[in-house]
Amino acid sequence: MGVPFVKGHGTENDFVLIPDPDGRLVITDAQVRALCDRRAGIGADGVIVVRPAASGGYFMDYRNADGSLAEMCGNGARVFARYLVDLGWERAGSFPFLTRGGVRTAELGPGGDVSIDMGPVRVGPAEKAELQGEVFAGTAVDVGNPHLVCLLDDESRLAALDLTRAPAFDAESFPHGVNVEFVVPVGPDHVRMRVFERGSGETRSCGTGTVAAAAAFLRATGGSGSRVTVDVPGGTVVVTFGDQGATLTGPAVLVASGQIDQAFWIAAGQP
Ligand SMILES: N[C@@H](CCC[C@H](N)C(=O)O)C(=O)O
Repeated sequence: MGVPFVKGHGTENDFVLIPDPDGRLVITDAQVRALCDRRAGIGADGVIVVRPAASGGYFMDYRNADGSLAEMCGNGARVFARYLVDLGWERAGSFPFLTRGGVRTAELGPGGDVSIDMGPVRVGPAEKAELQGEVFAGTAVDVGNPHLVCLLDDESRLAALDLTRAPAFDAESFPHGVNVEFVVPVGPDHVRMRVFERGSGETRSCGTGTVAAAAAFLRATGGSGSRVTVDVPGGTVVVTFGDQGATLTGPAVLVASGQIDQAFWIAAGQP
């Protein structure tokens, strides 16, 4: 028997989910990289192991495509919540779950969009990113995981960015790396974004990145609004801000389920 999996995505930020109801599955960085490989594996931006949490409920054990751990994944959290409800492990409505960044709450019906309480968002100091020899002014934003949001003024500049390579950043400011978002306003409470994710490269969407982008945009424009629509290459999400922090709302799609071949799994785990 192989290892069961489900493939899903949120605005085309895609994940391999692996249920681990006993909390015993050991998964190596190399196995994550093999699964995420778009030619030799299933293909994904990250892997989510669905484990029981010691405190009750479930733990979203998220890993980037290169095997590195991340504190939080907003799109992954929506897919994780949809998976728990479809499996009958949680009931539709509202329920808490655990991430490395702390406890979050999901809210969803039997179908449709999923909302995740993303916790507090901290807009930090001015920073810089460098790409193709060009320096972009940006802002550090902490959404549980680190972000560097660079606001641009022109959609054609956003489209022209070459994100096949990682933008450079100040390693002293971001000792654990950073997700870099490039953002263009397209309306009073509406932005468009591309992202280079730490540990995964350019992705079609990044949920925590959309929250960081919305927060940096509101700070920069002095916007009094509390709701920002964020277009990403893979779709659209909505970020709202309240007293307790941000909420991210968007689609979560389960695409396929199957078994990871045992021989593939064992070979991927070899040093
Ligand atoms: N795609 C995710 C973010 C995943 C983690 C990120 N790459 C990091 O290392 O912090 C999202 O939807 O938030």
